[in-house]
Amino acid sequence: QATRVGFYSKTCPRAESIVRSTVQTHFRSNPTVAPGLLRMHFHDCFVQGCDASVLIDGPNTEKTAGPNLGLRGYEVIDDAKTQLEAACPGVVSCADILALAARDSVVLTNGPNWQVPTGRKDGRVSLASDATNLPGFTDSIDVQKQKFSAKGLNAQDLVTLVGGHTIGTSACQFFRYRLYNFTTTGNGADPSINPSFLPQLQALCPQNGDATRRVGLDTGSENRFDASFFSNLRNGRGVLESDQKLWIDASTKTLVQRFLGIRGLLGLSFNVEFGRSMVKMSNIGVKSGTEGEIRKVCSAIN
Ligand code: HEM
Ligand SMILES: [Ca+2]
Ligand SMILES: [Ca+2]
Repeated sequence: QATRVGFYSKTCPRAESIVRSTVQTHFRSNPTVAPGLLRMHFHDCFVQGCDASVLIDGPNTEKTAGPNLGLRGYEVIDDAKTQLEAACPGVVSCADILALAARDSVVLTNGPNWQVPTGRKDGRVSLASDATNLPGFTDSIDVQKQKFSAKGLNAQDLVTLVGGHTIGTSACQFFRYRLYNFTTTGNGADPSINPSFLPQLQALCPQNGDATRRVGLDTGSENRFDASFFSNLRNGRGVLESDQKLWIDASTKTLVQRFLGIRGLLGLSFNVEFGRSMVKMSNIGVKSGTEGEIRKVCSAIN
């Protein structure tokens, strides 16, 4: 493996604490950066590996691809990079800053802490067309599993990592189709939505209302990193179609149940597994040595 814990302990001993305090400062004035940075790291790792390709500015870069239009927190990475270049010029990669910031974001929302192996290089390629690797919110469980397995992640990693939806929000545009005219029978809504939850979601996202309005992915606990997301799935209160399907498909349902500590099943600790699966995800396609570079500015290749 190309990465290791403490990669900067000699070359830039303050690297991790600089990232942490930068994320903290931004989080205090704008808590939405926490889910933003967690999601950004995921979107980075699934396209060209964890190499900060998602941060590159320009026409037809990953940033411009549909699934990445809602990403937030770029300013946090830029801020940390500026401070790191002052402290240790040319040493800390943008890919590592993003991996560390994702972990720090989970800690700030009361989630688990874990050691992040570092030593990633930054990539030189960023193409909008590569973003098709990313899972979509209408994907079946089979397709979700395939997309994760193509990155070396199994079904347990899938359920665990999608549990990242325990924090953050979605725009109405990504789930409103489930609330109206989804079926031609019944009340027209996706039948997997709990009937008592449906009017709640409809009130938040009226049929002809603002498609960019944001709604918590983990109703009642969108600012806290906890296992509540999984109880919401059990109760038919998943917001995204792809999330609710984790409870419909038998293979992933068992994993959700294990996170919920259902009697008779081997329990899984969401906190412990999340750290483990994040380390796996953050090692996807890591570039080392001459394969990449240490960018001077995170939004542009050198
Ligand atoms: C099947 C896989 C996944 C699908 C289909 C999916 C889809 C989505 C969608 C549609 C949104 C709303 C985006 C918006 O409104 O701009 C979202 C938000 C989010 N996703 Fe995922 N996601 C998946 C997996 C993951 C994973 C693995 C993580 C992290 C480990 C993650 C973390 C997040 C976070 C934190 C948010 C909230 C972002 C914010 O509030 O700014 N997602 N996801
Ligand atoms: Ca990448
Ligand atoms: Ca939560």
